[in-house]
Amino acid sequence: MKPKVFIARPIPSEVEAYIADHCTCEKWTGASPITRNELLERLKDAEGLLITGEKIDDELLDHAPNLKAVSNISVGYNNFDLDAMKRRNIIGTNTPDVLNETVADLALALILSTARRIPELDKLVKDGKWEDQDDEPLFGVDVHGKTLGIIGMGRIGEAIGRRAKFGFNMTIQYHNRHRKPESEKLLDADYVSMEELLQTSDFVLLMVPFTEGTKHLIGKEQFALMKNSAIFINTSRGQTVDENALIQALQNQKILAAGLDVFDQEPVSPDNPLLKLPNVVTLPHIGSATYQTRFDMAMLAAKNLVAAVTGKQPPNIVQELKSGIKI
Ligand SMILES: NC(=O)C1=CN([C@@H]2O[C@H](COP(=O)(O)OP(=O)(O)OC[C@H]3O[C@@H](n4cnc5c(N)ncnc54)[C@H](O)[C@@H]3O)[C@@H](O)[C@H]2O)C=CC1
Ligand SMILES: O=C(O)C(=O)CO
Repeated sequence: MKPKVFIARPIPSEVEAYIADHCTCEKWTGASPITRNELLERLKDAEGLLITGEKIDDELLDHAPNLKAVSNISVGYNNFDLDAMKRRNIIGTNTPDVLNETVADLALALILSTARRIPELDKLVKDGKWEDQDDEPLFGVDVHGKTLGIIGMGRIGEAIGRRAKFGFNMTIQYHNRHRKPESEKLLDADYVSMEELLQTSDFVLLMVPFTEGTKHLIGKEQFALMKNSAIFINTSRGQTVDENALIQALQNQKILAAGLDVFDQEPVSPDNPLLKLPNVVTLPHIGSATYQTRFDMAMLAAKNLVAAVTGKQPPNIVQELKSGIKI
């Protein structure tokens, strides 16, 4: 008998066909994303679950007595309650690497958009307000030759560093949990303390995972250390930044601008003050969202899922759940 799996997110038909070759599939077909309650109701028989960021905790696992594996279609897995999953020997997987270059492209887009004020000026032209391009109020700041400080020199951080170094001749410095000699060599990058990075970078870019250790990693104290001309970019998770402190820093011109792909609450509330500030460029958590990369992520997540529920070693079990899992 094929193992039963529940697919909670829309995935390409080719990916679904791959899963169906190995498993009996049920899937969410609603027009809007599955709600928590609807998800809990669908898990009674499921041995495997394919999701993107839905919370996996004791309550959900109580509704899923046969569950063996949860496959995230994302590299971040801050939605996993790792202790709850460990206690029940649930295999948890993610989709590293296949999205590195795509997310890095978007980070560069945010750097360029904030520095050269692309959305603001696009609006000005479309509103018929283009009078004189030599008008100083339209000027931006340079990206090339400036210093980029990357907090979180992981897979994606390094891909961003490559673009900045070799495309824009930027000086790269970074702060990370551990030194990365191979990134230092590749990017001619300096490993610096968090304090030094904040004080000396023209662009401060956050690319850490969201964990207990990175909650509000950047707050009032950290914005106070940044240059008044600094541009802050967050492509990690919204919760790594104290959003109120960010709003204050922007409103008080403590920093120049911010480019944000992620927010504390997503979708962001239309009342969030960040959306009213002209020096903030916002995106709807879209870093990995190209057709090709989302396909590759879904296929990798499917391979993880199928392997886990058919007793094979999935390629991408998340680090914290690797030990103790019996395949
Ligand atoms: N905006 C978007 O659409 C996307 C966001 N992400 C986010 O980016 C994160 C990073 O992804 P990867 O580069 O694949 O992960 P990774 O694990 O390769 O890199 C993360 C790096 O952060 C470092 N780090 C962890 N805690 C730190 C701390 N307190 N201070 C300094 N450095 C610290 C780690 O040592 C590691 O080198 C994901 O966990 C996810 O949350 C990932 C993909 C798309
Ligand atoms: O993969 C992730 O962690 C994302 O945020 C979306 O791709």
